[in-house]
Amino acid sequence: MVNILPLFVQSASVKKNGKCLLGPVDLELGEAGLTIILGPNGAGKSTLLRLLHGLEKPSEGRVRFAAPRAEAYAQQAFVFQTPVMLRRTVLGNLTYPLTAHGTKRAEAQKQALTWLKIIGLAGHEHQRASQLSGGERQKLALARALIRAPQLLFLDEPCANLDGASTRDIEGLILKAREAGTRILMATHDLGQARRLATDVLFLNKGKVTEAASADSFFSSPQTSEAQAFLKGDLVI
Ligand SMILES: Nc1ncnc2c1ncn2[C@@H]1O[C@H](COP(=O)(O)OP(=O)(O)OP(=O)(O)O)[C@@H](O)[C@H]1O
Repeated sequence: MVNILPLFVQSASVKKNGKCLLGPVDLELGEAGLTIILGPNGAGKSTLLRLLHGLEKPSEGRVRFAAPRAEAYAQQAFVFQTPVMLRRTVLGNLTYPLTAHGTKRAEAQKQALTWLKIIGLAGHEHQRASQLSGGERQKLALARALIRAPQLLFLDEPCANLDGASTRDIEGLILKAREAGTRILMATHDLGQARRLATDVLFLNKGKVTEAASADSFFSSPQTSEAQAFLKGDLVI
């Protein structure tokens, strides 16, 4: 399997209707770690994740992986704040990414059943995924993203609207994936969660990466007045 990382972002921006939503951004993402993207509402966190995953085209600049495009996108996954369920059973949602990439049905089902146990949904395999609760859907969406062991995983506020127990379960899955070597980029509003999970932080404000630092140095000594205000819970202007 080819390495798709590092990922290089060179002077990339996203513009819509003449308005710059993001950038220009310069970034290099190495092979290991869990980068948390922080910033106030509208700072461009989701736009950055979408740009890196190819859901937005750069208006200027470029996003380049260490592998050809098709290979790079086959080795990554994205989990949205509101999980998108396929109109299938719970089991069908989990087997789909495997069978779509050539895994035999019996093997796909075996792996899917293992994941259902991990996420506490054993026994729900024949239920429609649309009937699951919000927390159960999010766990299923994360398992569906992880089942092919992606090299790179994007998470856009995966615990928004979830209770403490579901958040803890999701964080557990994220940490396991990180330990297994998946490179993770995650946007969150939850500072406690950021402190629990991050190896490093990107702080965005008004579409710009204002700080990029290790988690320790970001949380102990943020360099910009905007990041200092954000961490204190003050309004960032
Ligand atoms: N399709 C679009 N067309 C025009 N403007 C957009 C579009 N999508 C996002 N925006 C704008 O781009 C800016 C960045 O949005 P984005 O969703 O990336 O921010 P965010 O940091 O993820 O915000 P939040 O914390 O509220 O989720 C915002 O001002 C938003 O209104």
